[in-house]
Amino acid sequence: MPQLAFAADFFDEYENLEKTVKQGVREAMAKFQKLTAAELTADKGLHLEQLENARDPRIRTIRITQFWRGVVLAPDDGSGTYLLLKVLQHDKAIAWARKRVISVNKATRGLEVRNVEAIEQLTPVFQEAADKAPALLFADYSDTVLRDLGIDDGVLPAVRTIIDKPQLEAFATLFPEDQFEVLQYLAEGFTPDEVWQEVVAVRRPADATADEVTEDLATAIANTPSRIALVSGPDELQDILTKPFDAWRIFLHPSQRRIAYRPSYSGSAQVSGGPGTGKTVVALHRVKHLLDQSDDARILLTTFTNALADSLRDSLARLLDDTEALDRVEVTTVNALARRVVADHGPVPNLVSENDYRTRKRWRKIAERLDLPWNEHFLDLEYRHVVLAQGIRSEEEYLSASRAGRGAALRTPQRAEAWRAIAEFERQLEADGQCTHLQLCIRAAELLATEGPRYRHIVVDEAQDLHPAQWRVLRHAVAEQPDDLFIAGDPHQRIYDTRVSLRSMGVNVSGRSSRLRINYRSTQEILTWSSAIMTGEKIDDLDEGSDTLDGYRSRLRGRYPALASASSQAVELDRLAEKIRSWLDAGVDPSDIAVATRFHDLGTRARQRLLDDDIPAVALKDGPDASEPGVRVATMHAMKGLEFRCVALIGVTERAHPLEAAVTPADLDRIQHEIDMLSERSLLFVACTRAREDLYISWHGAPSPLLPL
Ligand SMILES: Nc1ncnc2c1ncn2[C@@H]1O[C@H](COP(=O)(O)OP(=O)(O)OP(=O)(O)O)[C@@H](O)[C@H]1O
Repeated sequence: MPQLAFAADFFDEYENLEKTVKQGVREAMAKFQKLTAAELTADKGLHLEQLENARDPRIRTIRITQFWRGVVLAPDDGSGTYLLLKVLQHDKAIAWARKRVISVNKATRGLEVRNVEAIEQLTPVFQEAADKAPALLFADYSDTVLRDLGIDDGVLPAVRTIIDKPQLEAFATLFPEDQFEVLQYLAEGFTPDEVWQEVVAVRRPADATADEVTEDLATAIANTPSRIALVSGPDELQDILTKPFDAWRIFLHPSQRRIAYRPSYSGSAQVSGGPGTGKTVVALHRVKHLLDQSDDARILLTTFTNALADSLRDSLARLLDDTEALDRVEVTTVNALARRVVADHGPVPNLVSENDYRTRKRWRKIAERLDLPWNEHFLDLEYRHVVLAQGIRSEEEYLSASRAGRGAALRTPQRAEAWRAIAEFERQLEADGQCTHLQLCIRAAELLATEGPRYRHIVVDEAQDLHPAQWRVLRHAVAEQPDDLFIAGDPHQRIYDTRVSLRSMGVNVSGRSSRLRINYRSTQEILTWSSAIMTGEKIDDLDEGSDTLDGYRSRLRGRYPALASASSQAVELDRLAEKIRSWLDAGVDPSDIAVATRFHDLGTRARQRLLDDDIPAVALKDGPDASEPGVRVATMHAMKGLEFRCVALIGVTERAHPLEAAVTPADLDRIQHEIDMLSERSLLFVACTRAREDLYISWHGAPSPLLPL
């Protein structure tokens, strides 16, 4: 019986097909599972036919409905695997199929699709320009080097005409996939050795020899799990075609798969990467892998906010079919875990937030009453970044503590004064039956240190903003051993002012850190524009080095972000309503649109403005579930970790970004000033990179100087 496989490209479009076409696909695919090769060819309804003038003789079309056709690669080598490449309207399907050639990459041994006709047409045109160009993009690499990396003779002449990166981009959908990725890495300045590691080594089967390619179609398909899914039985077919399809469940990029499914790490491991590179996806697959390794290991999957924890829980349930395994995973925030640990030992005080206005007021009053030379901002930072970060409990400890990272030096008498404020702050909270989240974390870490670990593995997402007190909870919740902590985070998205060295928390990831570079979420246009917000900034990683966005890119193409300046806030909100209306008219679901603001009150006004126009809108902080209709309105901080097809950022003014109240004055503490300014940039960067297809940014008055205008 023939085998059936689907190309990832097919799934991109499948979700948007009409019901009848989907039904047609299901029926046609079922035949591939029931009939023999001879019966398939003879089947009248399927119409499996060879195309005239097709560049690849193995390409066939099949009838899906009267107007829709599937494009299938039929095996000609006896390997028996049919590959469904596309489903398109009749004429488009024929045109698409005629131009394509499918081949096996010599280096990666994966199956690749190229638009051979377009490559042949473009090459002579580009050649003319190349003859006059002062330099060519790949001139430094010999044919031998390129061939070793899998560039074949059908692609090489075109490669030799490429002058610059935009011209390379013109070949994005035409070149075979692995070869294009090799060229992108080279264009980014990676050495051939590095490209081999990043692109070839992660795909090439371990037993591939240096000999010529001899793979049959079925083997090449099996070598390409990042782009092709093999379907083993009718249940799997039914599952794939009837459930809402999540490509991330099936098609991992080789670099994602290598990290998530590494059999074991000898200690803690870390994955970093820019927004949308699939860190959360990798974390989820790692949980799946760890569950598969044992029948009883308990796992904690943790992230920053309750909303993100809810979404992780949903995604994990979609990834795992096995509810028993799911029961072994606890998905929660670190603060919620700390609360539970403390609650297991007695009553939990009322929790107050560190950056709450009431907490700031408390600090201000203490500073006034003790007649201290510092404001509430300074005291709050001293408390969080020195006292809580190091778990300091006494004046003696504080007087001798390191204040590295704090800009203004304090002599001993000043420290004694600061301690008076800190002791008073803690005394008042206790008297009021209150405690801050971080204080609770310190208490929980102490309890865990005595009672012992609760989990076999911990997987952490959005790790970049965790405070040392939260890291201590995690460190004590799992014993130090192989595969103890798996950490996903992006230092470019640090939007709170915490800095941490994992090593100093007893978490050592050296030699076990990996980076993801391909963005699966946003278009290249959105990425290029958003990344410019961070250009030139030095970003500390989660340990003691620095982090870069080198090689960070997307495969998706689309529109550049739209920027709009308004004469007043009322006009800005009118324009917002028009913009949202245009997205809705284009068929975007309201819940796939987000409006983000720096402040709650502008968000409230924006929501009201939309409601006035009969546009459904809900505040994200009210926790709407996924099925609740309405445009999501949120603060930029609350956008962390989320994504939407269309995102509007409004009120991006000089006064809101950077926000004076959020930035320590440089003369008070220069280091903290720079950290705060960077957090302000990161906040905009995070908000912009939530957009998948369309990003709209507006302001009235002067725009934010952080915008790359
Ligand atoms: N291999 C994949 N195939 C298809 N889609 C993917 C793949 N990996 C990630 N995605 C999709 O890309 C988007 C971003 O993934 P994810 O949220 O895991 O990225 P992230 O690195 O955690 O992002 P951020 O740091 O911005 O929160 C999601 O829609 C996810 O489903």
